[in-house]
Amino acid sequence: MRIDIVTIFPTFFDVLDISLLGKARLSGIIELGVHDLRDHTHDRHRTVDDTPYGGGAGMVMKPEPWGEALDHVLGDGADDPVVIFPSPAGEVFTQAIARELAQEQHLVFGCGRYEGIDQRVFDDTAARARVRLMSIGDYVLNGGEVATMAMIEAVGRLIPGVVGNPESLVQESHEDGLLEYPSYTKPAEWRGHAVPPVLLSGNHGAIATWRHEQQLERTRRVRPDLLP
Ligand SMILES: COC(=O)c1ccnc(N)c1
Repeated sequence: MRIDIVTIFPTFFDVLDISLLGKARLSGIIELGVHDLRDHTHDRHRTVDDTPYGGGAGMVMKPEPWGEALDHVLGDGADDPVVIFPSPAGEVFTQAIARELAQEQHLVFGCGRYEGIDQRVFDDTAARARVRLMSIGDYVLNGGEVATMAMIEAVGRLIPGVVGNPESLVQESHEDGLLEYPSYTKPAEWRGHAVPPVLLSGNHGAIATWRHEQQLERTRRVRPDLLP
């Protein structure tokens, strides 16, 4: 998979050189390009924003630099890219969407700042690529970079070969529509807290039953909205 990111803070993504995603890049599973939007400006101040038509507070990101940057990143569009713009006005990003995006050949993330990006950038891009505005939850951030990082991690870890043991991806929160069960490791007793005896029983059927019951109880208590 190829991932491109357009941002005014390219160094924000230096952290993608480490950990699992860093290894995935070294092994060629993931190819990453980070592009500075200001490289697609042509004035002395490298201007990327301006005042909003119709008035109002704040500044809006200008269409020209975005158009040029996305022209560069999308190329001829042969690999059918999906262009994701993180936005509080977007569809809510979920594990199901992460799984969907992990199947794609080419993802492009356009990180907006200020009061957002001129709407014509979305409209112009939608004429030549699949565009999705994506929210990571019902709250506002200062820019799309943090959301992009979260989505890249959620998607990247699902790409075959990125996570060492694919089994570890199966029993996780939201994978089966439920929250994950509580986990324990040694010691069997710690500060007066014992590990649930069933987990020490060696009875795999009873353990599986207990874990599913724990998932249901936790989901009912914390996220009843996830239950059918
Ligand atoms: C500027 O971007 C945001 O504020 C944003 C992006 C994605 N999800 C959100 N909940 C907020």
